[in-house]
Amino acid sequence: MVGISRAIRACAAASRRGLAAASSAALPKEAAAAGPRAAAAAATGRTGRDQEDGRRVQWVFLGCPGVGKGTYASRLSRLLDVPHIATGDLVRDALASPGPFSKQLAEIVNHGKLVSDEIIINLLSRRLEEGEEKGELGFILDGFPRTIRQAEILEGVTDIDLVINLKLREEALLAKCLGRRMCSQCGGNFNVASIDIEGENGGPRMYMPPLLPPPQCESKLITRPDDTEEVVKERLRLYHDLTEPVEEFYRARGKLLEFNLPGGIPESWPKLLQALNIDGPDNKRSAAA
Ligand SMILES: Nc1ncnc2c1ncn2[C@@H]1O[C@H](COP(=O)(O)OP(=O)(O)O)[C@@H](O)[C@H]1O
Repeated sequence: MVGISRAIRACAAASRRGLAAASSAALPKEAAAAGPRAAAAAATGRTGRDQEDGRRVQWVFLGCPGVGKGTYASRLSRLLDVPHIATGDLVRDALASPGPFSKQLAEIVNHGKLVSDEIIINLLSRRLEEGEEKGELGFILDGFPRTIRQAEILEGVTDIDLVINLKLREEALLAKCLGRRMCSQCGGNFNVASIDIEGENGGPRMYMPPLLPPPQCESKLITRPDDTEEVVKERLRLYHDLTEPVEEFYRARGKLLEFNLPGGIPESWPKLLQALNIDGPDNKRSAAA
């Protein structure tokens, strides 16, 4: 883990100069041959708190806007005692600080576009650097990598153990983004959407109840400026064009664990833990939180 922040900057600079982004990002033959089963095996072996080299899990969450990456990544990070690093949050923090940089960022983010690799790598390296100083020993990344180039850079600087690809039916995604609310005081995330859709091909109905705020937050709810219908549709389009290929990047390396969300949190969380082979009384306690 030590030095990733420096390495990620160096690797990004090399890739800018047109060198192979990361020669070590070449496809390892064994992983490719092992296929998705290796990802499940990786999950099994990686949920122990500490690795041989003293580090903890280094996982990535992939999934469309609105799928719930933040929710599940933050629950898992508490359970596995590693930070949840969401590049969207890093961007929003940068947006909140006054000055020309935040104006430039707002132009991009509020139109649903991706910020440049340089900007995002700078923000991420800074966050990882702070973590290294504090002695953080692993991470769950959410929102990065979002392009093949970002995936190559990351693969070139550190070992990602597992990539969890969260999936939800397309018709639920827009409603989930439009229903997202945040408490401007405590920062809590909620969702006012109530999703109830027919089963596909005779499959079960999908019901996702709203995640309502407690009374003290009700009058302080805000909506993200990029959660309007037009902007969400653009973000979904970009996800399909630029981020979906990242799924294949990790699938080919035997690291991708696909997880179809069956419904809301109470239904999905225990099944996700099961898919990750995370079990035990401690985990059950956190799952109930
Ligand atoms: N890895 C990244 N590369 C480029 N832009 C990013 C990245 N991560 C976050 N962003 C910017 O921050 C915005 C919000 O990100 P995020 O909260 O992850 O959104 P979403 O809900 O769409 O997954 C994105 O629309 C994009 O402008």
